[in-house]
Amino acid sequence: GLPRSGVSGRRRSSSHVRRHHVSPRAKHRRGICKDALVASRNHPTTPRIYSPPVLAPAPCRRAPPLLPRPPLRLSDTARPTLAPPPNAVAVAATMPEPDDEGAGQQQQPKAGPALEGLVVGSYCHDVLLRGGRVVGETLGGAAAFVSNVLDAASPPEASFSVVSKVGPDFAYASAPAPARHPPLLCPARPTTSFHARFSDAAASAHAPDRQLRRVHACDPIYPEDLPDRRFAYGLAVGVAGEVLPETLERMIRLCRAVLVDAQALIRAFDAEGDGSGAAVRHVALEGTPYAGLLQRVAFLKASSEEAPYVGVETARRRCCVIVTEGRDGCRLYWDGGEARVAPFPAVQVDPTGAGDSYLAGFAAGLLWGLSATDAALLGNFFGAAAVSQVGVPTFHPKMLQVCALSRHQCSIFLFFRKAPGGRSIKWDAK
Ligand SMILES: Nc1ncnc2c1ncn2[C@@H]1O[C@H](COP(=O)(O)OP(=O)(O)OP(=O)(O)O)[C@@H](O)[C@H]1O
Ligand SMILES: O[C@H]1[C@H](O)[C@@H](O)[C@H](O)[C@@H](O)[C@H]1O
Repeated sequence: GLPRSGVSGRRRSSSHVRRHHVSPRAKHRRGICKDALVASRNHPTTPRIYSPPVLAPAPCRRAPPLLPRPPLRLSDTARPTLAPPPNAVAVAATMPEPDDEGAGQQQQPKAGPALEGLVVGSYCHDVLLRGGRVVGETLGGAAAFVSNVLDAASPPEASFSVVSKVGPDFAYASAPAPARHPPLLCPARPTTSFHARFSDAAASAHAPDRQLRRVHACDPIYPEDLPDRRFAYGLAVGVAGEVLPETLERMIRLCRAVLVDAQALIRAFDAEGDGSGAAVRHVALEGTPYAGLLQRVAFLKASSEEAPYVGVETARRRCCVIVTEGRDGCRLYWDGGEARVAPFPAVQVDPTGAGDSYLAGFAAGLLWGLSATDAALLGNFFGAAAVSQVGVPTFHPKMLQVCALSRHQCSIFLFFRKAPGGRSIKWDAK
């Protein structure tokens, strides 16, 4: 098998890989239902379409875990980073850091729980408008969508902390995500809020289907707002420029692997004139202070609309770049290769939060020890789930049951059974 990558800090032993290369008949005899995973390990390094695996019969009770426990260790000496290529194993190479030389003099942050994640980005208020009329008001902010998916799909032992800021007007404190992961309160600022104006014309797969305006902005998130301990992984998921460059840098120092949503880096907000808020536009990543941090980031996710501003060809030499393509799924680009990962079909009712949910599904996949391309499939699954509902999606209890069913990695593959060969996702299609 080819090496793989994940939010994991060690190379899989060849004996582990060999263990999975048993003949289909032998697997059947042993009641091991992991054909899909075995097949997915053999990704060629050339670009190709990666389709949802067709699964063998349901796992039997005696089936051993598909993978060993996610091999994440927060090393106190070396700080492992992820090797970007989706088929490459996570390497334990130490990334040189500007202040590593002075590490002896500085007090190092303490390690947190082994699989703990750090999500940084503010919750917000989303107002959806069509034809000038308000058609929905919902909780928004990538942190809300991300928490929702991580709560549902991370391994049970993988907790996470959310650093988010809201004002006293925050209307969704009792919604599941903020209730479980409370934001910091900024008494003197309003909650960040966006107006999303949808056009009545049917949007093409890649054309922007909404015009976003930022109506209010809460305080930025400063480095000192982050907890002073080490994390297994971090998700930088700002929506209104609240993840400052120095905050992202602090995340990189605290977290073994950082996944970044490009929208946190490249959004600019035009001066507010008529009180209708600031139009959201994009700037080239290369011209921002974030560009210099890219080579210390593991994965950078951009939508196809954002991709030209990210500069995929340059960025892929520094980290693994994921470009989400709406109903067409996504592509992964790394230095020397790329892969397309097929989508799950969905009936789109609200595109908001698709990218956020995708990224969280992807991160959850890595936490389960999946390769990046397999994790991307899980990302596609949650992206499709997000567009099928208005606002932060509620997952069908059956799906949550699937999540809770088992503490081993087989459960991830049960998700894929819901859309083998491209059938509808039953639990959320309207
Ligand atoms: N109509 C759709 N059908 C199926 N899957 C979809 C659809 N739209 C989005 N997805 C899934 O969600 C992922 C992210 O979607 P998209 O590329 O639209 O992100 P985005 O533009 O960042 O979304 P948003 O800004 O609305 O959160 C896609 O890669 C895909 O997996
Ligand atoms: O709630 C949404 C969501 O988080 C989107 O990803 C983001 O693009 C919007 O700015 C925000 O209002």
